[in-house]
Amino acid sequence: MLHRVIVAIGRNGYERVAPPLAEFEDELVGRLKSARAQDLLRVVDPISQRTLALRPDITAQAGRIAATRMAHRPRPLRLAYGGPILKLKTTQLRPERELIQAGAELIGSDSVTAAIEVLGVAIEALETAGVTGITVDLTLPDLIETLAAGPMPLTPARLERVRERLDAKDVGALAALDGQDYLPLVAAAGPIDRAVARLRLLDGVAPLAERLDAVERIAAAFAGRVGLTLDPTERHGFEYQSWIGFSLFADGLSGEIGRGGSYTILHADGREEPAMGFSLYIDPLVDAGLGQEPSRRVFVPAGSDPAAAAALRAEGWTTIAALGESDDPAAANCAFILRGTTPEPLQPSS
Ligand SMILES: N[C@@H](Cc1c[nH]c[nH+]1)C(=O)O
Repeated sequence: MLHRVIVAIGRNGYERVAPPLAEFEDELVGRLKSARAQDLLRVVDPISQRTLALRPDITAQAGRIAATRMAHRPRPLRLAYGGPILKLKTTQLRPERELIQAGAELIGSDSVTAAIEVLGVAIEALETAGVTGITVDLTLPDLIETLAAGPMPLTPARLERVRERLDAKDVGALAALDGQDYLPLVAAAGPIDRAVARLRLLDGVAPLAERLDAVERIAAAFAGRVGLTLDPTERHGFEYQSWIGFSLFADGLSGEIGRGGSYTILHADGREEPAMGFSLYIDPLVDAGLGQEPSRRVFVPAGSDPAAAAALRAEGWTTIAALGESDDPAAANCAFILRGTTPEPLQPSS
């Protein structure tokens, strides 16, 4: 499944990188603007005495590679990745601490066109994996900060409290906090056309109007192919994403199956570089039994011609050789048996 997803991403021109599972902590954190210090699984490396951390996310590692080893490469730079990550805290829906993440990062742009490319690749990779009934929930992760610094002013202390109440979708407390201006943003959340129409009623809020134009372009690119919603204040899980964020869901799969958005990579010389990307969470897809291909396992009885088995492997079969007369094809989970040079279907024993 991971392989299939990575191949689908790669076909869109994303080059695979394979950063290590553990990195020195100082190299793993601080790469992405606005990323908060995370709870990381850490160990002390007995050789260097430096702290190693296990990655909770591969995006920051892709950012490091883009800013160091690939700093000289022309932009846009397209990177793909896949592998395990380790979370310190789990959720009820996903109690496992080790998860498999696969994704893509488009480095050098965070434009609307970049957002459409990245979302398109994510959707295509999910479709290739057999996922149907996909829904994309769009969000505007830095909208509140942007409005608070401009047309809907809030002091830093009040901003903090308004943020908390917005995260809790606590409408009563928001009103009590003098955060009434922000109430329509909460109320607008829902199917994309309706949400945009409601938000358009907030006149004269320039940064909002600009983002709604962008949201409409993104929605138009995927209308009819996936379900689309907008929740302009949703921020859960969007730590470092900037103007746009998205979560991916699908029929029959529990919880979020992917997430992404725009963000900023910090270079060592202080330069900032825009980027856009997504990560898919592979475990729910595997749990749902998606992407299973018809079995091409063939049992090779003792004494068969090794060249016949080799020819089948060259055609994409998996061969399981009997070590002796007593080996059982069913125990080897084979649906076929080699007779002469051809695989013949085995009747499942009833
Ligand atoms: N890595 C992020 C999603 C993302 C990829 N690129 C940008 N954002 C996550 O898993 O939450």
